[in-house]
Amino acid sequence: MTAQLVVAAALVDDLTRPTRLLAARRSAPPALAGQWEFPGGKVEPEEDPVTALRRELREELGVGIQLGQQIAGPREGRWPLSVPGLTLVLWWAVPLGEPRPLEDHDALRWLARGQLSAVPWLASNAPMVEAVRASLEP
Ligand SMILES: Nc1nc2c([nH]c(=O)n2[C@H]2C[C@H](O)[C@@H](COP(=O)(O)OP(=O)(O)OP(=O)(O)O)O2)c(=O)[nH]1
Repeated sequence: MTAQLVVAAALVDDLTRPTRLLAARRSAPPALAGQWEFPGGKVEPEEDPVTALRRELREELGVGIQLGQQIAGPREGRWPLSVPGLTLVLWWAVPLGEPRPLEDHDALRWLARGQLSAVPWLASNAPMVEAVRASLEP
């Protein structure tokens, strides 16, 4: 079985000297509601991953993005998720405009490096959050 791809963005204030990360609180499904994640979603069949990322962020947050580098995960650059068959590709990005929780989220928070553990992230996100922490400036 080919792993289905989830694309997501570590949205920050600046690609060169990032100091804050945008965390988004899921509103659904019930098993995931209340937990925090990087905004994004599943790539649709035949869709290019970057196109999917831009589409998801437009739908969920109402913003376009300045796209940065990928944040490489441990499995051929991807991040394993707890759901079997799903892997995630994560990019740095800066939102063009102020993100709003339009769809799939009921809260957004900009977190400084020292605040990254202040929200309950989805369990699979711990290593991704650590990778972001290593690059955020104090
Ligand atoms: N977007 C996102 N999904 C994550 C993260 N961490 C994590 O485990 N996931 C999981 C949660 C879901 O099982 C899956 C993403 O599915 P989704 O429900 O966001 O996808 P979608 O918006 O395209 O919605 P759908 O097609 O399933 O209705 O990946 C993360 O940081 N961001």
